[in-house]
Amino acid sequence: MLRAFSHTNGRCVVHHCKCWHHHKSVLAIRREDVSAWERRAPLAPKHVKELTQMGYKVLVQPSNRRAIHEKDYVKAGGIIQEDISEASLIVGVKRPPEDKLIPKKNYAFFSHTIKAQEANMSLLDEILRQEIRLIDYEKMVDHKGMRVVAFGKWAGVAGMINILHGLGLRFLALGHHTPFMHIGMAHNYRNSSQAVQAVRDAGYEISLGLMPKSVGPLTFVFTGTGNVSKGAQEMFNALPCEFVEPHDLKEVSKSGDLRKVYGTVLSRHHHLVRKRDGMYDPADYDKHPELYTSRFNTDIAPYTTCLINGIYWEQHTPRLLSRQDAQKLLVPIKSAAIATEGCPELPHKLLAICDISADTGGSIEFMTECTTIDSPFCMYDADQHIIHDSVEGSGILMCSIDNLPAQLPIEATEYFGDMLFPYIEEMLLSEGSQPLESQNYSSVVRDAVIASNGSLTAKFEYIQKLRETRKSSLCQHCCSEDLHITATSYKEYAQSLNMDKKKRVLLLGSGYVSGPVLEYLTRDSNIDITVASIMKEQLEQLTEKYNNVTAVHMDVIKHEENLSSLVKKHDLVISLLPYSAHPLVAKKCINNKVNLITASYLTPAMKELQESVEDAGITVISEMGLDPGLDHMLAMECIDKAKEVGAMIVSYTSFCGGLPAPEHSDNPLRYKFSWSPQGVLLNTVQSATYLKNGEIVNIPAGGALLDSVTSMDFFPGLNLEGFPNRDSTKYAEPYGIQTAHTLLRGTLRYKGYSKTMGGFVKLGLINPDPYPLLSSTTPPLTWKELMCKQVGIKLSAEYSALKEAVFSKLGKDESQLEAVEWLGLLGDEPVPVADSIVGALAKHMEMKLPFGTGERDMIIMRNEIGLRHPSGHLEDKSISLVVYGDNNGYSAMAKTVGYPTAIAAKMVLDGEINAKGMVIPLTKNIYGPILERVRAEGIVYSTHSVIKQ
Ligand SMILES: NC(=O)c1ccc[n+]([C@@H]2O[C@H](COP(=O)([O-])OP(=O)(O)OC[C@H]3O[C@@H](n4cnc5c(N)ncnc54)[C@H](O)[C@@H]3O)[C@@H](O)[C@H]2O)c1
Ligand SMILES: N[C@@H](CCCCN[C@@H](CCC(=O)O)C(=O)O)C(=O)O
Repeated sequence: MLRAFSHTNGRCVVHHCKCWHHHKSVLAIRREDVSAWERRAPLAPKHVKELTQMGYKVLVQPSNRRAIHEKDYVKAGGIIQEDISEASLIVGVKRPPEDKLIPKKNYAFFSHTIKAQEANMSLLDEILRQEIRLIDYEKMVDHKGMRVVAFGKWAGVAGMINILHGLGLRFLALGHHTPFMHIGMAHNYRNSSQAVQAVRDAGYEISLGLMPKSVGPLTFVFTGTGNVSKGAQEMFNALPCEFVEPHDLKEVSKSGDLRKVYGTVLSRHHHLVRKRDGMYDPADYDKHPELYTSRFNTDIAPYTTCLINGIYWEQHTPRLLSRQDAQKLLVPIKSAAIATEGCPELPHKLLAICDISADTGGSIEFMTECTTIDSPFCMYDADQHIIHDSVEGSGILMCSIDNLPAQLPIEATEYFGDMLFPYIEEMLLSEGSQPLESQNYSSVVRDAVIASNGSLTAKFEYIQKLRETRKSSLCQHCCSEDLHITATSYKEYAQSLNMDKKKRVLLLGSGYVSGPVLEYLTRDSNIDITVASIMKEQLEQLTEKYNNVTAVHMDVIKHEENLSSLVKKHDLVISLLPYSAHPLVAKKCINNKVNLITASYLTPAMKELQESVEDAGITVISEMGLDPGLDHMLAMECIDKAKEVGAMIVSYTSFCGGLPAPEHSDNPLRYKFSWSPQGVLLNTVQSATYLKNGEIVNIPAGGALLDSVTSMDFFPGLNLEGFPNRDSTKYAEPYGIQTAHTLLRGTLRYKGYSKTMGGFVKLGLINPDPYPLLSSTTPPLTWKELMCKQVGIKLSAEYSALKEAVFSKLGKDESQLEAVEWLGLLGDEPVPVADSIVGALAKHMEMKLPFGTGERDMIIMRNEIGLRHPSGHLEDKSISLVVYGDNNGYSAMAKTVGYPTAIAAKMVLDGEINAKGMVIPLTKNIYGPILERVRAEGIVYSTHSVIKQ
């Protein structure tokens, strides 16, 4: 057989001659036999005619269901014949039943196998067993990745007709006869021209002013700019419509002309904004859709009567509407219209949604089930969060049919066939039984071959892996063959499928730094989160803002059994409890083989569990916050790079402080709490060890480190001091910097903090020992009484006597006494109930040192790394991280702790981090992606370098 191919625009054109065709070049159009509504065919008579004129034999399986009559195919030269076994290519719209497959043939149809959809896996098995070559229309894409064959436009056309019909019914249920009552369902029309006529007639009545005045102006919003949206707009154009810009929607929805309807086409830039700065950057959005949110709920939906949704939703892209949005939108509107009992107002503005995209749980979060051609409408009652099968009652009318083009089968067939036809001949000329490599396919067809010669093609081998790993929990999104959309690469597809699996995360603690963790993880709707905390109000305030979050009010220490059963139900635990609670949590994770992440130091109590963690085969990540956390990651990035060029690390210092922004450092401590107050206080009495110019320096516990405070002048504009933080030397080995003569990690404060804190230490207030007198069962003490006890005088002592005794205990330090008085520690306020004195002081100070409304915090981190290059040159590298809290948003501390924690959690869930055992973030595979992703959250650092002789 002689063939000459040329390629234009990626398409393969076959130059043919009747006499060249092999006798096997027979095409068969099979009968659609899976769905009762499937009246389409992949090719229309006009395509058959061209093929037969080219000398090919075209068989058409008889079908009374097919909308285009058999005699039209016969007229085009087709042969109506049941037996299609002589065909080399068999085409259909949807899948054939397994028992009708014929071995070693070429088949083309929408297979719905590429997500390893369970319902079609036995078909795929049969295809492989029978060595069939399967070409899937959904995977036929051009060089830009756009699908080349799809029914999109007809989904839009049919969807628009249906929703106009639905609006007629809904208006009627609300007490209004409208011209929409004369529009039927799309499949009631012979073709779209007939439907256009009906829509025009309704439009004519609208233009005569026959819409009830009390319903006010009607607005239709079209999302998406593809063929779906265009098809819907085409039908909408048959109404007396005026298209307005999105920003005019509010105005026309209130005072528009009742003799027309208004339309708005919404593109991404109209409603997507970056969470960080409210901007829209298309290139950035393509890379990081998760950083964006949609303003549709606030800027558009309140002024929309009917939404026609034609956007394809993917994981991580912002939703248009959530359940909470729907709740807010279903509130009565106050319109200018005069309403009476017989002429009521609408219950709310947003009446109907036609979700043509039909992505269940997608951009319209509460569209959880598609409707059908038989039962096209349902009502979503946001308050009750239920869907009911009627057009009556309260809620939003929803129409989300996923096989819309089947309602207009004749035009859909012609449209689809026009797109498919250019590829038919190359498919037809190939031999299903020959090796795939020997076939002369264009890239469009070759890349759409899912199976051939008994195996999955390389690009689709992932389907088998998916089947093995995700057998039961696949996300079975609705079919998307009717939309002109493309999945990204196969790898990404497989990855996204892995992400589709519902994951369950248990977050323990709802304190200062938990917010961004929830914010980040809830961007992925496939993550369900349980938050458990002992503080009810704090827990409720935190969780009410997010979707897919369940709050559990409990004491996890007192109710170990409950903790255990909670842990068991989750795939990952994030503990943001006080660090003393982590070992208990870790034990529960070990017993239940559940991974764990904390932002806390890998303490000896945690390290003790190393072996059990390894035996359990789980991942326990510690030190995944700011300090510890980002400090390690920034250090390791620099150290690894230095080592790559052969440099040696000669010194390392890292100082970090969570502080009030300078303008809010307005108290004797120059400090306000942005993380666990008790943790802050206890850090002042820790021991510390560090290496300075080759010498180990040990500072004992009990407050001595406050005396070793030094001035910090790397940011001379800030009045900073620093003191050592815990044992710095233990990082020499894990950092791989045993060569360093100086190794010091420290804490930053504004000058004056250490001195003032030193006073509390002297008074024995930073004492974590149990103190039963402060329990809830004993009579409350006042601060004055407690201080009398601390300085060893009678509880009934005069204020002046107490003050004198305290002054003396403070070594006559006036500034320390002033701070004690300022905090009211000599007064009659009750001491909060607590387990220890430091616990009570933490609670008290938390009340006295809050961030006021509009006040913000600040993070300063400065890493300095001295290097010696192989040339002998010394280099001083510095890395500076300065982050401010958002006014009335997340604090800098919450962001810099919560985001690394959340990103790591996501990486564990997605299998991106799979190291087992006790892990801290020192390796490139962990710090690389995390640093990149925190930058995208606005946590940006700068580096500086000075080369010395
Ligand atoms: N690595 C870092 O840079 C970094 C920074 C800040 C905080 N942290 C650590 O992160 C963790 C969280 O910090 P935070 O500032 O949000 O602390 P926080 O004190 O504000 O919050 C602790 C939370 O734990 C809850 N909780 C305490 N005891 C409980 C119990 N028995 N049962 C149930 N819930 C209980 C509290 O209700 C609270 O919601 C702490 O361990 C802290 O030390 C690390
Ligand atoms: N050192 C800085 C930043 C501290 C961030 C909190 N880190 C905690 C971690 C405690 C833990 O949970 O293990 C700390 O105590 O340093 C400052 O004090 O301002």
